Amino acid sequence: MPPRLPIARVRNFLQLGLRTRTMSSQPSVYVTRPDVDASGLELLRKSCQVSTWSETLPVPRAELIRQIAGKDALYCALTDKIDKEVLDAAGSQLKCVSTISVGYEHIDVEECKKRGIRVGYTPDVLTDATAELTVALLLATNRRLFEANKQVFNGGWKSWAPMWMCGQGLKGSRVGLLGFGRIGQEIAARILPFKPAEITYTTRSPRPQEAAAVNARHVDFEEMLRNSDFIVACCALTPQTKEIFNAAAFQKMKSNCIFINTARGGVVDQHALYDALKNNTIQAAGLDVTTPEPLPLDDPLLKLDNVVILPHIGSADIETRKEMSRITARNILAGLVGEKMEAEVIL
Ligand SMILES: O=CC(=O)O
Repeated sequence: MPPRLPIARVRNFLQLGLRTRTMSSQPSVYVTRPDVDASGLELLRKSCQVSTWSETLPVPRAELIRQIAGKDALYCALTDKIDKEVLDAAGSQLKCVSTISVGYEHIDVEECKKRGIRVGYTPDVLTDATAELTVALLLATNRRLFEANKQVFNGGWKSWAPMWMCGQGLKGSRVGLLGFGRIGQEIAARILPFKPAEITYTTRSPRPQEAAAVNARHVDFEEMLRNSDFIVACCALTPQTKEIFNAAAFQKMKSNCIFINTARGGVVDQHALYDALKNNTIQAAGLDVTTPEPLPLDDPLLKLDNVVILPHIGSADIETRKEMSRITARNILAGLVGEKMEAEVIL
């Protein structure tokens, strides 16, 4: 982990007038979520003028465009699309954008690069929480926890029955991971104690050292689709992975396959997933991410029993979210004074 930025140093730098600004015109930061953990906002308030959107729902785009004008830094979330229009509205003084997320596909990083705007994000800190949630979702899906829980309330639970609510165990199964970065590796490490027959991973280039630590084997996408009992999407959303799980991919999966997605809704063609679940082309799916988010209440996926859907809570562990708030703030403080950010997107 990169060394923490000495906050006192940044504060002194800003406050002792090493900048051309005066105290009354401290750098200005716009924060798009008022409900991020206060510890991050407090860090910013020590040396910056902080204004925040006031509601818990995402800031409307027109308001973001209005508020960002003249700001030195932006503290945003994955619900905010930071594109050319927003950057134009900000003005040339904008020095950095820092998102409270590991994913940054909502930020036009090419536009940022052109303008010399630095981009901070929050990898690493959320790896364990996201891996934990992935395993929780996998277990909830393969052991049919939500379906079973419903039976307790709706009278479906008449008696213990030998084959009722049975699911497919991880033991002896083949688990395929699309993506083998920090999160993928931690998912593999957590699955290993469930004694799968094999863990495979699909990435552009093999990562033998990391794979050896979890007994994972590199396979191509085709092999992963055809041989896995569980497929977990834990990759970034890129032009290469966009809707990689399409009708053709679901057709290749085994009929007992359980598909888990804690990456991004965009890696899946959701209509194709619906068809695959409805027609039992695959057995079940567990999704922490969908397109769109939130999923409309009349979405056909919500009518199926063989899908578990969570509202994008991968990193929603209290300590994790608190630290994400602080890292987002520290990234901004570093960006404002031209120091190395704690976690910076390489542009
Ligand atoms: O999905 C969550 C994140 O990118 O942090």
